[in-house]
Amino acid sequence: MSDPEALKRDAAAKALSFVEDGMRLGLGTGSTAKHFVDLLAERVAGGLRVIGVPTSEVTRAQAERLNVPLTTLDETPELDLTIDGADEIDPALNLIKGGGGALLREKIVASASARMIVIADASKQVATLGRYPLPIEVNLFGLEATRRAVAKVLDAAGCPGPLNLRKKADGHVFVTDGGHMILDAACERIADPVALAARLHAVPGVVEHGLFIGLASFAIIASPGGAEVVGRV
Ligand SMILES: O=C[C@H](O)[C@H](O)[C@H](O)COP(=O)(O)O
Repeated sequence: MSDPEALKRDAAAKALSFVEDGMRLGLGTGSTAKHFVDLLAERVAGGLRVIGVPTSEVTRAQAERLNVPLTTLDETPELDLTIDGADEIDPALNLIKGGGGALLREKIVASASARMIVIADASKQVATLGRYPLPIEVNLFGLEATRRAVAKVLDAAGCPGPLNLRKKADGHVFVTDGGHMILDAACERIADPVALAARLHAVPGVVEHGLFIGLASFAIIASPGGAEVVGRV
């Protein structure tokens, strides 16, 4: 059995080979992206000049601790490359993201980047998205009305549910960096991610959802045989 952390680090290490001096980077969130920021910091300590926009307060704290220079999308609205993890990756490189609750900032940062590399171990590859619960970020105002509207959209898309308000291990409601809540939708199989993405966006109160359609340029998938590029570099 391979160590999952070693696989994530392999994917992160390969992604580092696509980082060039002077690049403006989007820094992802999660356990795989954390390896990337660790490795990036080593290169920065060795003289690599980059500047990064973190996709969460957790990543910001890590990058600050490791002396990776940071900026914001207000100061630096166009980025060269974002490197981030994913919860699921389908053959078209559509993704489910947001398992760590950072989907809103992750999507804004990825959308501001010329390219996005997804880093993951092979367990994240699926034939069809939906086995991983789809995170849907919602405004606190009108939460129950929004939840019902979202449930109708999911029902029409063939998602059996349940649709759960995300809670932390201590039982308190999970609050995102943006101050919103997350509904996790059990879909099992998302037959048409593009259509579902559009319908979720049309619900007032939905701030963002974890379907990342057409944002990933390519993926680096690590398995015990090594880290391989999937898609066109
Ligand atoms: O909100 C969190 C992010 O979308 C993560 O990138 C995603 O959940 C994957 O995280 P991990 O690398 O820990 O599996």
